[in-house]
Amino acid sequence: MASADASSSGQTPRPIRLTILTGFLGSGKTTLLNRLLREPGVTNTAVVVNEFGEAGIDQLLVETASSDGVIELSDGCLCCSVRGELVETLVTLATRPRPSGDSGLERVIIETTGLADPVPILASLMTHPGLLETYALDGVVAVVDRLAGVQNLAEREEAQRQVAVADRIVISKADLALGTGAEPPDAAIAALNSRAPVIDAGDGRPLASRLLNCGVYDPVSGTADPYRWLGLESGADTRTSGARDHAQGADDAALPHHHDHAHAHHGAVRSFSLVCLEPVAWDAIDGFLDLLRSTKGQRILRMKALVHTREYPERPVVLHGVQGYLHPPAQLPAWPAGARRETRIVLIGEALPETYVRDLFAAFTGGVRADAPDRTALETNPLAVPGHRFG
Ligand SMILES: Nc1nc2c(ncn2[C@@H]2O[C@H](COP(=O)(O)OP(=O)(O)OP(=O)(O)O)[C@@H](O)[C@H]2O)c(=O)[nH]1
Repeated sequence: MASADASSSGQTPRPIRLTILTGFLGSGKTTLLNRLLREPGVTNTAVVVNEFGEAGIDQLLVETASSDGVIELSDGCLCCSVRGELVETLVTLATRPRPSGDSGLERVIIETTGLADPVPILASLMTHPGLLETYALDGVVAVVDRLAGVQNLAEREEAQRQVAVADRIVISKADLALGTGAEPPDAAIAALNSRAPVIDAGDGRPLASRLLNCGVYDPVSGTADPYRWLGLESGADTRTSGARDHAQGADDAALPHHHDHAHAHHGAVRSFSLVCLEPVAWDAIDGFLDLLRSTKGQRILRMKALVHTREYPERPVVLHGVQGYLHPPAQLPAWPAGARRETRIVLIGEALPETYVRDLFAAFTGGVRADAPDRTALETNPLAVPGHRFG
């Protein structure tokens, strides 16, 4: 998709922002979408809906007043049978003639089915050459039902993945939970995703400013905020609330320039971050990502990174990946004011072996392994030649 660099330089047309709206069955996606479309400022927006089962209902439920039209995909699920149709629809939307004087399509919101896995959808959007030129992923918004969320997140893998990869999480139906004593889904959400801001849809405040423009480049302010995009407090202290790695103290002590901050897990879905405080050779990052993707690519639900390279220390590199796919790297013009210059890779994975990933990262970036004596560390190094033993 179009790089932050290109979009800020004015050399290429502004990319169309893509928002994926997901959430388990009946969680309140269409209701939220209608509220968003009614808010001022949400203009030049097309909506793509996808429903599993009886076709046509969501299309009728979405109000078209302020949107650029609602397009309904065929019966079937976006994450499997109608992915190709989604790509074709997006290409058509971007190229269709516009009335003269029209300022152009600015945004497309895709509402997924309640059972959709957002990861293959992201992968499709990230790898199609036609889309890469015209669209930029703005973010994934996941709706969680205040009443049914705890059970859905405990029992349904799709619900877990939707929350795990989200950039923003919205709690719906808080009004229905009042006085019921129903357990709030906060802890289940934090265990899956401690980085995404959690927004109460019923707090009466406008939603658009909180749910849209959560990509690395903010077209409204004209600035890049990679820390907000990574789901971290801006620059200074990047630790987040929510679940934290119980072994963090030990890691920090043993690895003087490799720190581990936020860490959350929920069954097989977990997230953790890799940090390197020294500038890193681009080849080292490239090699690390290549090997990680080829060995564990299918287990990576989402990866976001800000890289402090030796080659361009003044210009951070932004990386975004899904499964084994990596979005073309984009370079920011400069580090945001007050930012700590470091490499930070946020990984959300499913059955992704954290120790292996950490060891691989340390092997490429020159870090020391925390938990193994030197000889064992060498022999079990993920880069070691299979079968080779040191004499
Ligand atoms: N009271 C209340 N009802 C809500 C809220 N959000 C959604 N609903 C209701 O919940 C039901 C399902 O909402 P939808 O917006 O259709 O949910 P959805 O996620 O689009 O549903 P599917 O597309 O079938 O997965 C509807 O009857 C809504 O009116 C809320 O915050 N409060």
